[in-house]
Amino acid sequence: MDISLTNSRTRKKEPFRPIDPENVRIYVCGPTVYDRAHLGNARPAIVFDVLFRLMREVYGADHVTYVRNFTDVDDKINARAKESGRSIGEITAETTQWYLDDMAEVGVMEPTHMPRATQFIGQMVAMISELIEKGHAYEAEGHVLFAVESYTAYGALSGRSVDDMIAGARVEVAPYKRNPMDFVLWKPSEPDLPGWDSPWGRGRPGWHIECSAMAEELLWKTPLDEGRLSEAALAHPHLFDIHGGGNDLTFPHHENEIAQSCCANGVEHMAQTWLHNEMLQVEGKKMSKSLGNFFTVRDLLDGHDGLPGVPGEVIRFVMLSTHYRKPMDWTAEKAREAEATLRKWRAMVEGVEAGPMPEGVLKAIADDLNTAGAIAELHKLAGAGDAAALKAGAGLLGLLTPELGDWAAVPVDLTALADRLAGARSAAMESKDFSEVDRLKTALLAAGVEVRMSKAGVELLPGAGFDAAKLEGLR
Ligand SMILES: Nc1ncnc2c1ncn2[C@@H]1O[C@H](COP(=O)(O)OP(=O)(O)OP(=O)(O)O)[C@@H](O)[C@H]1O
Ligand SMILES: [Zn+2]
Repeated sequence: MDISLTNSRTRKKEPFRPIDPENVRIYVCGPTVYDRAHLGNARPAIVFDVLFRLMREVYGADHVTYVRNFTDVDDKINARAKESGRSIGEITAETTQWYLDDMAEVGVMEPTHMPRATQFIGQMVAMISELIEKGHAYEAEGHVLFAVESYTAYGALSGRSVDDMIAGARVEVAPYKRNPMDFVLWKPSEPDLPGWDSPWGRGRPGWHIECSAMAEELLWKTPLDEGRLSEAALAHPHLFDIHGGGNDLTFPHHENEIAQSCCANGVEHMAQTWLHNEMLQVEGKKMSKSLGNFFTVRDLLDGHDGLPGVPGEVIRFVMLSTHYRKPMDWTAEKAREAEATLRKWRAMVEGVEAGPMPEGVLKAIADDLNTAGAIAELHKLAGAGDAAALKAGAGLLGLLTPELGDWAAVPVDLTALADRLAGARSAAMESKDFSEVDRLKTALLAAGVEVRMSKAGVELLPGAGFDAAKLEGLR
């Protein structure tokens, strides 16, 4: 199966050729753990989960290494601890678990490795030392800074020159910086803040070096030590295959990751392919904590502000209905449609064994993760009544899986109700009194059941907003 991906580094859709098909290596920037994930944060988690599933399908489940980190040392975390009076460790542990629980509920598989930055400080210090030795970084007033002028390719990913950046960005001007674009690799830590001993005194890492160090350790050094890097991989000018994240991270975060990783390792590129998801928006603006225009995944799952909860599978379906490179909005209407579709599909595949992977679905996902196209294929399969193919194809999107299943189980016997309605209709044909038929229909519709009456019989399908409790009176 040919996979093609839109590589933000080359700005082209390209055929994807793994460096080593025996071990496809992927890194995605994970969350900074100081607060509940908002719905926007779930987008990269879900999108790259589909990428992970695709790679496992094509190259084999044991031939993909997927790393998604937790940033558990960061100024935002320190600030949260200070204002809440709680310890940093308590906050990061709690938030990390929340994230894992929330993502599991929207069907995100656990990556192969989920490194926490604080466990890789040694690797960060080593990498910074290497950058200093090679003339790409310098120490000034207890800080270590990356010298952007030492790396001619700086800015290539986002397509800007250092001069443009200085003109366009609000950069932190500090007297100890040689160039205003130079960024922090290490900074001194106050006694009441987390800090580690280093050649530059007690301090803590900058955010960008965290990802470079974790990616290098888990996708390059460890496999190298364990003899798991092929000749081809060793000779390759890239450290690993795919680096992903939201497009809000392209500059400066990813630009800085590239500078650090390429200069420390003397390679041409950090990752062969860079993938960036577009933003989940609210009225045209990025959903973000700083703008305050967000709702959390947990609120959505559990219900909030008087709104009922939305099943995780519905959230996932809505998310995958839009291509990852397009901005998208969350709307209640999309959720209603997704819920109705999933209920129908769940009823169809109940007790059915998944068949072979349907070509159309796999092709769509392999075509730059065209998840919307894959969903269109699933609609075709459902329309044709091919439940086995529907189940297999949906599985590649992480839909109709057993883990996500409970919500759609229908706790009342709709078949019995359908029989009752059919009986009432026959009786009404004779008596010309349709009041019982109307009463049943009204109650069913009010409970979110779709009623289909034809000559052939009566069919009842749980629709969007189906609420079994409302059928209480009919039992
Ligand atoms: N609105 C959004 N839509 C899609 N992805 C997003 C959105 N906001 C953040 N992300 C992505 O979520 C992941 C986790 O990022 P992180 O925890 O740093 O969130 P954040 O950027 O601090 O959130 P915020 O911007 O709300 O402060 C990153 O890959 C980031 O690109
Ligand atoms: Zn990162």
